[in-house]
Amino acid sequence: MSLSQPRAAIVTVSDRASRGEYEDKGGPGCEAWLREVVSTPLAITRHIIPDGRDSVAETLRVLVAEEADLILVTGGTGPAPRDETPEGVSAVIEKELAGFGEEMRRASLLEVPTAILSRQSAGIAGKSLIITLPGKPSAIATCLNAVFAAVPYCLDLIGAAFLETDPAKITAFRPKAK
Ligand SMILES: Nc1ncnc2c1ncn2[C@@H]1O[C@H](COP(=O)(O)OP(=O)(O)OP(=O)(O)O)[C@@H](O)[C@H]1O
Ligand SMILES: Nc1nc2c(c(=O)[nH]1)N[C@H]1C(S)=C(S)[C@@H](COP(=O)(O)O)O[C@H]1N2
Repeated sequence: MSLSQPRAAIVTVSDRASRGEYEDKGGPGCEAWLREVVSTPLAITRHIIPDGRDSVAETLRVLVAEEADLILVTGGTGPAPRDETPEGVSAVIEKELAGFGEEMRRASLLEVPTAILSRQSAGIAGKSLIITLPGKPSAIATCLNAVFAAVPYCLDLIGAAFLETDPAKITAFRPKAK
């Protein structure tokens, strides 16, 4: 377990938000969600980058080298030509955690049939857990609510920071007491 302050990085992947053509609502949405649910003091950095495999992979490599414990990536998970977030993530992770994507899509399909179009997933790179989310700001809470109970224990298992959550929002599940 890392003893330094837990660190999260939020990466918005959007051609238009990165060019300033619209205000990024996904990054602030992720940050607000984490601040509401995670009770351990968390240092959070935010990044806005254009779509593309290389853009995503290069950003993630830097964040993983800096040992960000949790990396949330929003946008670019769909089927359109510029949607290459999963390809960028695949270039960086050592292990995929496919259950994250399955559960986030299951929860999202209760809201919109087009949730099936998202290739969101999660994976491990070094001591970082990377979770990808759709770009629609409204999808963030749906997806994080669906999977976050397993995130603190996943961070324990990879030697990242110890995180606690506000049980009024989400109860972190740890099968073994630490
Ligand atoms: N970071 C964001 N902030 C605000 N709204 C967003 C964001 N990302 C996506 N959206 C909204 O959700 C819609 C669908 O997202 P999607 O990721 O498919 O966008 P896109 O058409 O690929 O464009 P771009 O990559 O330029 O954001 C967008 O058209 C926009 O209205
Ligand atoms: N919860 C939720 N999931 C969702 C959506 C949504 O509006 N809400 N939009 C879907 C759509 S329309 C697309 S194309 C995919 C991929 O979005 P992205 O390319 O912005 O990542 O996410 C899907 N998942």
